[in-house]
Amino acid sequence: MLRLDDITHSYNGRRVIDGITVELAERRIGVIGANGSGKSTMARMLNGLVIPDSGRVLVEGRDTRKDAKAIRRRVGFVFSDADTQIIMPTVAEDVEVGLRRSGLSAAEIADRVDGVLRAYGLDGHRDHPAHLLSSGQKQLLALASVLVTDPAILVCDEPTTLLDLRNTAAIERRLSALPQQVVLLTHHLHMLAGYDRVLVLDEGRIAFDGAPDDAVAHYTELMAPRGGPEPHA
Ligand SMILES: Nc1ncnc2c1ncn2[C@@H]1O[C@H](COP(=O)(O)OP(=O)(O)OP(=O)(O)O)[C@@H](O)[C@H]1O
Repeated sequence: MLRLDDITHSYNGRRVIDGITVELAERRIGVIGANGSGKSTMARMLNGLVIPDSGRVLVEGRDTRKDAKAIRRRVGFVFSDADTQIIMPTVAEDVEVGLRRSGLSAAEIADRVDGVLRAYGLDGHRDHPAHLLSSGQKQLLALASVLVTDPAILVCDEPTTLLDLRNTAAIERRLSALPQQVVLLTHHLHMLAGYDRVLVLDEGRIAFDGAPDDAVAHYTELMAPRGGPEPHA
């Protein structure tokens, strides 16, 4: 269970999260909205990467302001650019590094790493330099490296932005098969079909909160040109 309690946040004096209160208990939650509407900032608050200027974020009852370290073990975060998340030279090392302080034995760690590499179709690449994988494989590796730590909640910030249709579908399938609660930020609106709940953010506020089709309709309406001048490219 995630709870955001009247949170606000500003960068350089500009309000980017403007009083959001919401409880997120559903298994599949989407977040959509225009570029700059505050989605990533809000998502980063869910695992304590960003602490709100005011208000509080509770994860399973724990406040990110006080318990960010414990919360980061419960909430896995997948970024849109897997390159920023891949930190070790080889594929297997990158999956394994998150378990080094887990208290598991070396044999248990090896087992888990093997299981995840197999599940994500990366077992043939275990000693491969991670940065030489294809974009889709890198995104699968980023997901695998987070999931190997067995988080209770997974937050994915536009995990398919850099991917082609086939790899987008692969990530979509992986996400839908997960037992975890998933919060997915995306501009690929079709990925939200079947989601329990979709939030539409607009200028740091929740402009709509409801079923995927209704949320997409609301977002489409928000994005419709209003007859003013077109923005410059
Ligand atoms: N670390 C930062 N320092 C300064 N400004 C920031 C920082 N992070 C985000 N911002 C600004 O805050 C606003 C909201 O950004 P955010 O990344 O949360 O939006 P978003 O809805 O995720 O956008 P996108 O769809 O483009 O990813 C933007 O104007 C952005 O430039």
